[in-house]
Amino acid sequence: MVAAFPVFDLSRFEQSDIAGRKLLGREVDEICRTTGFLAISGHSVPRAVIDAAWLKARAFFDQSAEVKDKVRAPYPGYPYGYLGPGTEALAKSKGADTPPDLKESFNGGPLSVPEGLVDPQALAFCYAETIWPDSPDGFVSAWKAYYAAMEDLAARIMRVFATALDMPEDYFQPMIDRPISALRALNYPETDTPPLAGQLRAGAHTDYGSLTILLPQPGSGGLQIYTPEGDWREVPPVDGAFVINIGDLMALWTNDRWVSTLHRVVNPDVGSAKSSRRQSLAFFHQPNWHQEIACIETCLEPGQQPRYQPVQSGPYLMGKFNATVKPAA
Ligand SMILES: O=C(O)CCC(=O)C(=O)O
Ligand SMILES: [Fe+2]
Repeated sequence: MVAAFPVFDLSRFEQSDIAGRKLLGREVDEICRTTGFLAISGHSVPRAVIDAAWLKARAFFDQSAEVKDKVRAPYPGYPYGYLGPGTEALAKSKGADTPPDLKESFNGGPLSVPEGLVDPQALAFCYAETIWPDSPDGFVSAWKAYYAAMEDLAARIMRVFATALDMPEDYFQPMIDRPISALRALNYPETDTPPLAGQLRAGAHTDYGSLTILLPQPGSGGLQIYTPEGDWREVPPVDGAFVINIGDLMALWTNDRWVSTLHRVVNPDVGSAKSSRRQSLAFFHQPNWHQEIACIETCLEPGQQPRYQPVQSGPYLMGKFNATVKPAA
């Protein structure tokens, strides 16, 4: 029996008293123990902010390859700007050697560099400049407004997660007050030729960070998660809600009490009458560059040892990202 896709009302949590929050936290704990995918409603992100980012991203992708190439990431491993078709295979982050994903993306990083930050690796990677396009008009302001809204929403969801883990609600706050999150607009173009063997729109992978806030195209299919029962299940877009999933750092924090679930985006049927283009916006929330991620005490049973060595948020992310990009020819 497959449970319906869970929807969590964030406003209800935020308006509850402590006892109510604990109860709701338990629901989230249960979901994160099984699939780690849920929809968030009651998020209060203005419709206008969402629509503007969505439409500007769409208009960006609708431009010619020549125009988009002007903001192409300058070398493999540069995290921001336009990544054209053929540049990334997400399954490589899991060690699978597949052809590149059938997608293109535009990527942007933190909106500012924290004062006093001098770590050269951090400056060269996650604080590298986002290469902004000149067109369409209004792209940059719509992007930044959406990014800021996601940063705020992610911090609110981390409060829910802390509660679900029996920690003080603001437990994560000092670890995510200079987050190095990335926003990615994705476009999976319409296809009329069969894919290569093993080629998907997004190969099977887990996300790397603390949590991902995904906005899939309304009414679209293709996003699938690998269930504890061992089969692939569609994640339906939920009207007015974001899809949230936890990433690898949350699994590490919780000593695998919570699962960073394998997911992928599959190809539509070639030649189906329906337009098969698919768009999405994915916000990858990532703790502060220098933050050490180590097992949280409430996630260890008496006598149990942490399964993983602690990692540092920024270098960990950089290693994962570099594994997925096509090396220079
Ligand atoms: O486009 C989607 O719906 C999901 C993409 C995804 O999982 C990712 O880019 O990490
Ligand atoms: Fe993902």
